[in-house]
Amino acid sequence: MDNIIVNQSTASNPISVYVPQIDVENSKKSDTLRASQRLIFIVIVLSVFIFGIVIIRTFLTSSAKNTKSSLQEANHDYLTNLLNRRSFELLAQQAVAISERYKSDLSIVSLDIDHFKSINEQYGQALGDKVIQNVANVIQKNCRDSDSVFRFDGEAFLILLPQTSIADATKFADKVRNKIASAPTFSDKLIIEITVSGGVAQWQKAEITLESALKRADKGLVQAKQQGRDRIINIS
Ligand SMILES: Nc1nc2c(ncn2[C@@H]2O[C@H](COP(=O)(O)OP(=O)(O)OP(=O)(O)O)[C@@H](O)[C@H]2O)c(=O)[nH]1
Repeated sequence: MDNIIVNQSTASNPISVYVPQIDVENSKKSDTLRASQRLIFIVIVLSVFIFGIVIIRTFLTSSAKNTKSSLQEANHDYLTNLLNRRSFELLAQQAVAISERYKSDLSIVSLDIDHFKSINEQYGQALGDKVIQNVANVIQKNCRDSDSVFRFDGEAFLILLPQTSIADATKFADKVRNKIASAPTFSDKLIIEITVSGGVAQWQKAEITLESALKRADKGLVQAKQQGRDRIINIS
């Protein structure tokens, strides 16, 4: 509110009434100034808020990615990206429990690349690795989504086949063997043809774990190697 000030005059000083002028111009200016200050404040607060959200989101996304990639590393083989031994121990036990619960079949295939040592010696470790990766791809491509393929280390692979009898698992293993034989590894001018041998076994209802079935599959694999390689042998 503007005040009106009245000054009492003396003789030499006529009465003068001083009414301060309401500085409409200035008042308007300061209103505009305050409005723009408020606007700037709101813009700053909003920017800080949005920036904060972006930072938190980035942090959460990157930590989710890190968790995902460490889980991937913990459960997969670095060379082929197949499941590793740790995954096998978890999934084998689970597969046995499911087969027991639903009274369903469960088979296991053990595959091994033939004469792999000489491939390494002849062409070098890097090309040996490429052969392993090629075999892993062929196996993976020929499996069902419900099957699990593992590589622990070396040139051997395990395949877990739920709801599959030993007869069907043997047919499957033989199909994979054929596919591998007709999928050489190419490198520059080299064409490396490879074969695999395999053993097949079925989990039996009285067995608490998959260990005995795994031993039978390995026994089949050893027999396949002894009988000349490039073949599949099942052990009941
Ligand atoms: N390049 C490469 N070689 C590997 C890897 N792991 C194991 N090896 C090699 O694989 C070879 C396996 O040789 P062996 O066990 O004698 O078997 P093989 O030569 O395939 O002979 P058979 O199985 O009897 O047909 C060894 O030379 C290992 O060093 C790997 O990750 N990469």
